[in-house]
Amino acid sequence: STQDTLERLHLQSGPGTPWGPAGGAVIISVCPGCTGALAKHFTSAYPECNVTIFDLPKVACTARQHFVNEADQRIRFHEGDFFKDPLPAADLYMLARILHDWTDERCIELLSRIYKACKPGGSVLLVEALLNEDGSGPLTVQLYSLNMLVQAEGRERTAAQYTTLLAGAGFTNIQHRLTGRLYDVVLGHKDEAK
Ligand SMILES: C[S@@+](CC[C@H](N)C(=O)[O-])C[C@H]1O[C@@H](n2cnc3c(N)ncnc32)[C@H](O)[C@@H]1O
Repeated sequence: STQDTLERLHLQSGPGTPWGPAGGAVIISVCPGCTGALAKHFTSAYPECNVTIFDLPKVACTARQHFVNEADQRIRFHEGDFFKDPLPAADLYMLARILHDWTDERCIELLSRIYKACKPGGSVLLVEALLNEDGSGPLTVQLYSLNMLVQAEGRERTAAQYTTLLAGAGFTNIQHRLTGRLYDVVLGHKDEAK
């Protein structure tokens, strides 16, 4: 699961590594957040973080009612369409299983909007199932890709393909990490000066 992936990253991250928030008042925008499970994980793993869940109004409303405890003051909701509405400013944007729904053109459009909203020195973290560079597997990811083709307009991609999308939106210093689980991660940075 995505949570599983994040737990592994958390264990592997430490001071000076780019995989977890470094400290201070970090605002993470989980974009979109669906049930809010990811947001809950982040607020418990990183006590210094505030998390904004961005999703379509209907989804955000359901998550607010059923999945996120109102008492958690560090989780906020922001309703909107990520292709049309203003995105909240944040230090880190987490897109878990989002880009695989969309074509390359739509991905660059969304990532460019995130790049614009991202604070200088901030990052975007993609959580996706990565294909081998030669497309030869893993079999599960190939089957997911077929599913994306049938159900949405996207596909699963290789780390190099995600790197191209992130670079096309302006992100630099792009790194990926295989977690050994189903979901892997790709991280892109926005320069301090921009
Ligand atoms: C595959 S789910 C992933 C959700 C979550 N990140 C996860 O890993 O469980 C895709 C999410 O994208 C949201 N979504 C789709 N189109 C959107 C749009 N135009 N603006 C905002 N959210 C959108 C859906 O409501 C849904 O929550």
